[in-house]
Parts: sequence; C-alpha cells; structure tokens
Amino acid sequence: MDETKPLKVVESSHVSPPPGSVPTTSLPLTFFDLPWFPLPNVQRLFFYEFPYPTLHFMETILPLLKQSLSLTLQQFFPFAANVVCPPSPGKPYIRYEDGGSSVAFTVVESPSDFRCAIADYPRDVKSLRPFAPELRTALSEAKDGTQVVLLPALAFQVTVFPNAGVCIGSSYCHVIGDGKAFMHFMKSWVDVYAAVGLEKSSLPLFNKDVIKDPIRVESFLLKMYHDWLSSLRENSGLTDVGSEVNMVRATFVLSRADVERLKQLVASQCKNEANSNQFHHVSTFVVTCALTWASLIKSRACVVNNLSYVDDADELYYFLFPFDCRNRLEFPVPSTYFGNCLKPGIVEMKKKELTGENGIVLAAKAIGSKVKEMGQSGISGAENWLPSIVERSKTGRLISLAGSPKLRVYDTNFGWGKPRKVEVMHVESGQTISMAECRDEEGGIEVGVALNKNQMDEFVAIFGQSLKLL
Ligand SMILES: CC(C)(COP(=O)(O)OP(=O)(O)OC[C@H]1O[C@@H](n2cnc3c(N)ncnc32)[C@H](O)[C@@H]1OP(=O)(O)O)[C@@H](O)C(=O)NCCC(=O)NCCSC(=O)CC(=O)O
Repeated sequence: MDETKPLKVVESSHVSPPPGSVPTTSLPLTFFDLPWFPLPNVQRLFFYEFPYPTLHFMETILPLLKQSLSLTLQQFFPFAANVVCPPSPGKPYIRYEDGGSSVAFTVVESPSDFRCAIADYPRDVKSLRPFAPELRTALSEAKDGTQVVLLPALAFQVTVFPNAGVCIGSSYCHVIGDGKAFMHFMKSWVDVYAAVGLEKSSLPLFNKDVIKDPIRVESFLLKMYHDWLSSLRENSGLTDVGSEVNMVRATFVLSRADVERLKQLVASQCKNEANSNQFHHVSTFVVTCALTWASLIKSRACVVNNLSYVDDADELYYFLFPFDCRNRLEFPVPSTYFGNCLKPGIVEMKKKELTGENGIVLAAKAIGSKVKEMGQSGISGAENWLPSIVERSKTGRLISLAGSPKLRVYDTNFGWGKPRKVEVMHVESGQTISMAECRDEEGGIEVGVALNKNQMDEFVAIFGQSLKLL
C-alpha cells in the first residue's frame, strides 16, 4: 500500500515574473535570515481533490496556474531569485535578475493511490518524497573569477493523480523567508489565480532596514555562515535530512472539544496552585505542544526501557518552537514584512517530570511561561539564540516544531476546494513535529509526527489514551 510507483514527467518548465516587470535587484540578509543557511529547505505539499484526467488539468488549470504564478512572483520577486553565497569575507545576499531568475515548475503524473497519499495513518516516510521538488544548489563565476554558490529560492512540482487529485509540492529556501512570508506568497497566488487582485496594503514589504541589529549579532552569524559554506564545498552538497530505516509518519487530529478539555485540565491545575492569581498562557498551541511533547518522550521511554534499564530520570529534554516577532519587538516590524522574523523559544524539562502523571500539565505551564516571557524580551539575548539551539540539538533530546496553526495552510484554495491534506516534509527526520490548523473544524488542530515503527505504536496508544482520560 505504501509502495510509490514511478512518476511520468509531463512538463518541465520555469516561471518568472513578466519580462521587464521587476528590475535586476539585490537585497541584503538580516540577522534573522542568516541562521537558516545550514538547515534543510522547507518542503510543503498541498494535496487537492481533482477527479479529472491529466489532460483536463493540463488544458483548463495549468495555463492559468502558471500565468497567475508569474504575476504573483512580480510582487514577491525574492522567491524567483537566488541566494548568492560568496566565499569569505563576502556577505551572502538575495539577487534577482530580470530575464535570468525563475522558479522551476514541473508537472508529473503519478499512478500512486491518492487516498494513501493523503492518509493520516502511519505510512513509510519515503512514500511522500516523490511529490516534493528538489532545489538544486548551483555554482556560478563572479566577475572577479571567484566561484559563488547559488541557492535557488523556490521550486514547484505539480503531481497529477489522474481522476483523483493533484498535489502542489513546494520547496523553498528558509534563508529567503519564514513560514509567514511563504504563506503570504501562496495566498496571494490563490488571489491572483481567482482574479481577486492584491490589495496594496497586503503587498509584501522588502525594506530590510526595519530590522535593527544594535548588538551586531550579524558579525557572529557571518562567521557561522562561512564555516557552513566551507563544509558545503568540502561535502559538495547540502545537509540531507537523514532518516532511519523503518520510519513512519502520521497525522494526529485534535478536535475543538479535545482542545477545550485539555485547556480545562491545565487551567484547573493552575487554579489549585498557591500563586493562582498569576496569569497562565493556556492557548490551543500550548496545550497541543504539551500533549505531543509529553507523549513523544513517554513513547520513547517505553521503547528504550524495554531494551535496557537506564537511570536517566533527571535527564533534560528540550522543546524548541518558533516565535513570530512581527509587531512584537522594540522596533516596529509590520505583519507584511518579507523575510525571516522568528526567534527561538526553548523549554527544558526533566524526563521524570515529562513522563510523570502530571507531565502534560507541567509541560503546558513551561511552554506557556516561555511564550509569555518571549513576548516581553524583544531581541535581548539574540547572540545566544543560535548557540543554545546548536548545543541542545547535540544531545539528541531536542524536539523542534515546524509550521503553526496561524499560517492557515488550509485556506490555500485555488477554486477547486480547500486542500484535502497539507504535509511538511522535514518532519521525517524524526526530530521535528509539524502543526497546522485542523482542516475540518475551526478550533481543532493537526500534528504531524514521524517515528520508527515501534515508537509510533507506543505513541499512538499514549496519545489516544491521554485524550480519552481527559
Ligand atoms: C509563539 C506562538 C507560537 C504562541 O502561540 P499562542 O497561540 O500560544 O499565543 P498567541 O499569543 O499567539 O495567541 C494567544 C491566543 O490569541 C488568539 N490569537 C492571537 N493571534 C491570532 C491570530 N493571528 N489568528 C488566530 N488567533 C489568534 C488565539 O485565539 C490564541 O488562543 P487560542 O489558540 O487558545 O484560541 C505564536 O504567537 C507564534 O508566534 N506563532 C507563529 C509561529 C510561526 O510563524 N511559525 C512558523 C515558523 S516557519 C516554519 O516552520 C517553516 C514553515 O512552516 O514553512
């Protein structure tokens, strides 16, 4: 059932803004953009029901899809550009060239089962890979003869499952922008496709000067960038998202009622505390992260402790989540700001707390406090953001979060219905979980998880049991 059958390439092309519509332009990168160089590209798959033959898609949908993409790229030109990576001591930057920059756009046909592709149940992590486009790093020669690495910003692959569905697979370079910037672009594409047009007030803002760097974090991050570039040249390739054998991925859906019950559980425990008058941040996001993180560590403990007895109850586990800083800093950054504007929130808890009876409540309190604290701290301590992630990820006990219910990925409706399923590929590393709003119920939430088969069995049982006991 998980077997993926070979694809047939139907069309291979490139889409760029209309010729002459965007002048050749360079944009600098900020200290929010630089940390993303070593990280994998973001691959997001949007699956739609489309019960028509491939020819129907090619004749009635594809021309307008490409034309509207071209017009949208005119407003979001960095997504048609490259990140230029010069050797030390050069600084990387974004470069768009009129007549030279474009987005790879491929159409393929798949004989695979669409229902299997959009399923929630655990499936081999490899089963979705054929639907995600690759972004290929290139080498180019600068005017002075030095070789520079070029990272393309974005690529699309549309997969048609004849008489069943289509998948718009995207791959973008995180250095260009974060999830908010990417979803701003996707929703604008939908509006242009539907001939709604783009409001001037909702156009992206490319002014990188809005990001202030009073403590010069950039200089430290540039050093890290040059180290990364050297290793890239030595290994002649980008870091791959490695994944173990026997890894499966699955989606877990929490209904609005599940979320409400979780919130009540946490709120009632907080009320019983001595400092009950203290405000606790008990949002949908917080309780969902708490349930998932606690279930993950419990399931890992079940699998590991079956194999050997290890006294690691005091060992620290880490949960990393991104915090969108737009409109939340010492200086104004508008919500339409294009680029990266995320800071990391890291929560740490002892294994015995997370896996204990009260693990979900303790995790919710820890994550909620961190969200609250981050809302007040602006960019202070920015020089420690990256080192603290690197240090903790070395332990193998760091789980990070991709996506957010606020990105509203299911609003990406081109006119043939909202997506049946949206998936984030790099969940498959097993170190990252994904989160999105629930497709079918306002207030519900979806979580994407990948684990080895044994741990997934435990996780399914623990996660389900926790919800039942609420
Ligand atoms: C730090 C946070 C995760 C914390 O989220 P919380 O929901 O706990 O807290 P909050 O202050 O934002 O919201 C609290 C309450 O206010 C309401 N609320 C506030 N703003 C809202 C909005 N824009 N839309 C809907 N609801 C909103 C909610 O009802 C919520 O309660 P309730 O929910 O209970 O009703 C978030 O603020 C945030 O920054 N999210 C964005 C993260 C992001 O951009 N991730 C993508 C990373 S890029 C990436 O990973 C790559 C990619 O994805 O492409």
